[in-house]
Amino acid sequence: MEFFHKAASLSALSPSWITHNIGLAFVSLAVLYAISRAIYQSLLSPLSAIPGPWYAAISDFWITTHVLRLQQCKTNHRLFEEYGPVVRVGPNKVIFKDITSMRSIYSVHKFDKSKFYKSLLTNENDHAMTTLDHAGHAVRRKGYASHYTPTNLALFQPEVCEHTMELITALEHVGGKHSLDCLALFRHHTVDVIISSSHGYRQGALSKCIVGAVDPVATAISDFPKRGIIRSTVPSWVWDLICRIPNNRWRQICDSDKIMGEFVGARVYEMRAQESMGKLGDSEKITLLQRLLQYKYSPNQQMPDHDIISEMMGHMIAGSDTTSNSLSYFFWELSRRQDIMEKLHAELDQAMPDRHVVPDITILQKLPYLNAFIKEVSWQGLRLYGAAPSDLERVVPSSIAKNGATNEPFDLMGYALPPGTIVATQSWSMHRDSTLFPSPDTFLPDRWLQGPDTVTKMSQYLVPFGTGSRMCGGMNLAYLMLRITVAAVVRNFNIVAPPETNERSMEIKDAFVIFPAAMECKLTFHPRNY
Ligand code: HEM
Repeated sequence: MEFFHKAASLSALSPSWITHNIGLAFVSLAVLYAISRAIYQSLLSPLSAIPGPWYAAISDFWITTHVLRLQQCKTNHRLFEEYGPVVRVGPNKVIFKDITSMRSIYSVHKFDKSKFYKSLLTNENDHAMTTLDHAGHAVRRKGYASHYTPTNLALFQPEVCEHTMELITALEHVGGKHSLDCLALFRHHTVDVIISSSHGYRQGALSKCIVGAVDPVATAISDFPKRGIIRSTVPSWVWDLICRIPNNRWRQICDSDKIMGEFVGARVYEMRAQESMGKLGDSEKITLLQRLLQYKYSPNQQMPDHDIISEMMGHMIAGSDTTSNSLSYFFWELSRRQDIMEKLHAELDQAMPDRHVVPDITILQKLPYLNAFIKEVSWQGLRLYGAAPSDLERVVPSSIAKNGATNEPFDLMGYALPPGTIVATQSWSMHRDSTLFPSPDTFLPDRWLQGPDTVTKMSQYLVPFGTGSRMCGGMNLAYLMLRITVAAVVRNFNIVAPPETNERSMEIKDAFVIFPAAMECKLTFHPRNY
């Protein structure tokens, strides 16, 4: 009998029995861990008092699905409507919609950025936008900031006008015979403007686009954010696998960083060569690239070429699709609003007697209706179509107390947030606050022609270019391009949307930068009868 018992227990300890039970133990432990983590996150974590959906509190999975569905802004906006101005959207992430907290986080305490921005590294290296810490960023910003002052940009106004007239000529050539995809058209236009003002180089992207040819740099610039979003949401081994998919279009997206890096690298090399031959001269009009070549991090440390290349790439990416996608939405909105187009025509016919000569920017800045239009959709506004309306993530630091105390929680509208918490606001929701902007989803330039008190109040909520020390570095160049392009195109054309461009095709999707659901915006530009 005893013999049979021993035999039975030995067979129970067979290798398959052991493997099976170890597996079971691991699974049970993992389930136990997940349950205790979920209980901790939803009931015991310092963030558990903050309103929000329970499933968002226990895992980042839910919000990530909305990021991947390109609907982060709308999802956050719905959460604000349901839960109020502070919402927990992840185990460690809180979003808010409040002007005082916004100032405190972005302008007063200048919190460092979150790791999300590392998905936008260029040339596998930092540039101003991706430098997380405040001190490191200040050094980067000092190098480029003077390029974008209004006085310096005024020197580049002739280039902006010249490229804009090239656009007008191309549209005249088509003569309204068929529609054109504005996303592509304006992207190539802004790429030309940015490259000529920052590198002093004629890329000719628009002329390639007009004849249906591909401009590899413009394509790479537009692919880069797609690359960034995939990179930031999948583990690095998945990214490595994705990059091996044998499909040309995929490879283009994966290689977008390399293509831009090679382009900028070649410009750096050329300019260094010209510099060494003394061919650069000492004109007061110097490009961004020249400025960075002369920039020193400290009296003994020149800005290295590697950093210059990344910085230049960062500006090309930050400035192109943002400006061109906003322009596409502006013109689509105009195509639906003949009343607005007529008011603009009347104003511009007077201000721009020669339809092929753009007046000086100082004159354009003074045109009341053009500016109300731009405010509703662009400049301080870019209210409805601000190109980067998503979360601008920051991290609660270990110390904000003046007495140097560390690990103090940060008070966000009555909620104590421990150091390390990710906090963010999104201009999408600030711009659609119905208490300030009645009928928030209606495009209404006239709201900006109300009394000064109302306009000042509305302006405080408008943050399409971000706010504080990390605010958009190229904002003045963006205005310049927006004002000149809108003035020149509207002065010369009536804009009409074909049936395929409609509410559905133009539904806003967001991948940090907004774009239409159809990934195109076809419009017809009919030359005006004179
Ligand atoms: C309509 C057009 C534009 C919009 C809506 C826009 C929006 C923004 C926003 C919201 C940020 C802040 C990101 C953050 O805090 O995380 C930003 C940063 C930046 N933008 Fe723009 N941008 C536009 C055009 C441009 C242009 C034309 C350029 C230059 C060619 C540019 C260069 C930059 C740079 C360099 C930064 C990083 C600033 C820093 O951290 O020092 N942007 N932009």
